[in-house]
Amino acid sequence: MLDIQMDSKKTGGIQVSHVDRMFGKKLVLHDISLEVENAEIFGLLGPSGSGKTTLVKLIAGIDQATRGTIVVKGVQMPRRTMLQNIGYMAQSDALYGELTARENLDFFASLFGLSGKEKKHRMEEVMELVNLTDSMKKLVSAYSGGMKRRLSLAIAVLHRPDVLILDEPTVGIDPVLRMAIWDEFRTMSEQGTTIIVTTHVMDEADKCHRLGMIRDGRLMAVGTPDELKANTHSSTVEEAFLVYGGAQQ
Ligand SMILES: Nc1ncnc2c1ncn2[C@@H]1O[C@H](COP(=O)(O)OP(=O)(O)OP(=O)(O)O)[C@@H](O)[C@H]1O
Repeated sequence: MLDIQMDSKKTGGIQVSHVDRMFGKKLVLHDISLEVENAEIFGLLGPSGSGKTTLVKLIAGIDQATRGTIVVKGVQMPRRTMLQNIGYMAQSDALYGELTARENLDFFASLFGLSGKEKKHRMEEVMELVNLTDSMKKLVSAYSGGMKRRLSLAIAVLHRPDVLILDEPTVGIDPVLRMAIWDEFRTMSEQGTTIIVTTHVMDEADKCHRLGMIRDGRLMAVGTPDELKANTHSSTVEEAFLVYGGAQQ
């Protein structure tokens, strides 16, 4: 274990090694091994129920593997201290409806150790990113579904985490803003942020540096979008996905 930790400290990134996750007697993830490089945008694709959320929760350290190890930036997960380094956006929004957006941001910013001018500046910056500046003072209970997603995203990036883990971040977000958000992911990646994102949206999958295709809790293939297309003689990621997802063989 020590060797793995030292190696990954050198290389950074994320190493998932022989991970199983069982719920009761049900094996939901089966022997997953995967490496995500530092500053990479890694997309996880798979049919509904294939295990994507389960896997990203393990990487974020919110849940624990039944077998195998996960190392993030040289630290074996789960580890409480890593919460500072990881931004996690869940599929369902974890927001306080009875508070305004500003109060929600303020709460999470304080939790992450931001204060004073830096906190205020960063709160404004992330709200601009998700185009919610005008709704800062609005109660979150009065937000639409898409607005809640955007606020959740703003909170996930608030503390400038080294690793960003996003579970279907752009559901309910219109195409124009989605494009702007993906531009920002690219910029963050260029600045060194490692990003793992689950998605069902194929044009988003194409924007990832590499993709992992999951089916029935097994990692069926890993590669760049072009590699996956070439390996399956497909012209689109969607076609490749259908091959690896089991709809065509
Ligand atoms: N806490 C739990 N207890 C029991 N079964 C669970 C639990 N969490 C997830 N599962 C099961 O694990 C499997 C994988 O679920 P998961 O949410 O990881 O899939 P997913 O690929 O993220 O699906 P979707 O794309 O619909 O979000 C499903 O069969 C689900 O019912």
